Amino acid sequence: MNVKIDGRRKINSNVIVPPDKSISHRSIMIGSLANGVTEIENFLFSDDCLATINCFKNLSTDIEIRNDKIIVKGNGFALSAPKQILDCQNSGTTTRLLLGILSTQEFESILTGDSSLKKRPMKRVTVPLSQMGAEFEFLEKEDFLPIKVKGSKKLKPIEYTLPIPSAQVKSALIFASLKAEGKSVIKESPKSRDHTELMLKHAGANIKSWEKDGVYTVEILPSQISSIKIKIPSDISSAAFFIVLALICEGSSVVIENCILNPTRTGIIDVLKQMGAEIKIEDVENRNGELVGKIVARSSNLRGVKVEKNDIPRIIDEIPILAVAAAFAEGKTIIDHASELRVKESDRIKTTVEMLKSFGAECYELENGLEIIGSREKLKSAVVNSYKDHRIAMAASIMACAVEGESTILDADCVSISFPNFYDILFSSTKKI
Ligand SMILES: O=C(O)C1=C[C@@H](OP(=O)(O)O)[C@@H](O)[C@H](O)C1
Ligand SMILES: C=C(OP(=O)(O)O)C(=O)O
Repeated sequence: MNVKIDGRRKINSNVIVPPDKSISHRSIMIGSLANGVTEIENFLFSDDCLATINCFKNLSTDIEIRNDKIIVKGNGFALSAPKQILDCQNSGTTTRLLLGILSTQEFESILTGDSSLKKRPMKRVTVPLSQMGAEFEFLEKEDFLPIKVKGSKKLKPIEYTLPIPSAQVKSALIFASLKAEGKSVIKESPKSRDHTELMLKHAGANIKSWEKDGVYTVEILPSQISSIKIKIPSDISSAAFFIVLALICEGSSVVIENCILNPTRTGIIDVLKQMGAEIKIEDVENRNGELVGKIVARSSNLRGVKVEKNDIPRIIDEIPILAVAAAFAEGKTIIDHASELRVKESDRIKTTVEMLKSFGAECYELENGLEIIGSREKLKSAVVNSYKDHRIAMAASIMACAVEGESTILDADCVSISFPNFYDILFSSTKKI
């Protein structure tokens, strides 16, 4: 599906942003491993999260959708051998976290995914999980899906420092450590998103975590998990598109309520504020360890910024939309130390640069990042390739709203990976200036 957007639009409304993708995946996984019935409210029914549900159904977890809630009947880590190949579709989170969980199971399973996921590296999880005693076989190409995994009931605990901060790698190791024979210690610097730790603590697992001298440590003891009730907040990674829309379109403002404000996720707010964005955070509350609150943003004169290396993990999924904001800012923006972008759904350094250039922006690819020279006056409508990457499609759509003329976003249906009603909300909440 291609989407046409008639530009020079503005927004002046409340937007109901979809539920958080990271927390939605984890709610199904932790619910499946818990003893008892987990109730999930406000689950994200997007392609990635549906892939997680299907994998766990295939592992015999009883998952039922009842009046907008999801009911997961957990069997305390007693999963059953899948009858089919586990298809993780486009979802890196599903794959890597599942590899950690399946390391605790004695049966054999095969995981695969779509053509994009089959290009994403998996040794980052299989190497440490093998040290714990799980067995992996790459069935086509070393480091990539499809993978055969055979776990063990006698996993060794691990002491491991992540070479690159990653919530997916950390979470895979935490899940495996819950069933290891002793205490595991995982370290990373700087800290990546900690939803797994927070949700497992809430479910009674024996986990401690702390930060000291810039190093984040998680200590895990063998644990049982209790069932929980979860109400999932809105996803700040999805909210980011509407925040930037309000910032770059004249006479605009947006209000997003009930949004996740976990400090490992709010890098986009901090960097946009450094760029001069008028953003306010209000009504913050703590919901079982997760901060949730309201975001208000309005049109602002932005200036370029150099993004700090330590902020990269806190902003990793928001870099395509941050780059759009940078194209409307005055001066240069430098985003470096972001080599991880090369192994997302697309090579997001290349695809973000291509997308911005189609609109006439001045921007350059760096080895591990990108440089954007703000040039609001030069920007024009475009026909843009999304490279079937949801975050590129949405970032391009926001850019298309702000420039003059009609733009076309190619293969825009990929937004269903994380934000299925993105275009309904975009067209109903904006109007031509
Ligand atoms: O754990 C998660 O839910 C995620 C972790 C991040 O990936 P990495 O762990 O590879 O950095 C992020 O890019 C992804 O969208 C979601
Ligand atoms: C990278 C992403 O997700 P995943 O790694 O789960 O595919 C994303 O949503 O931008």
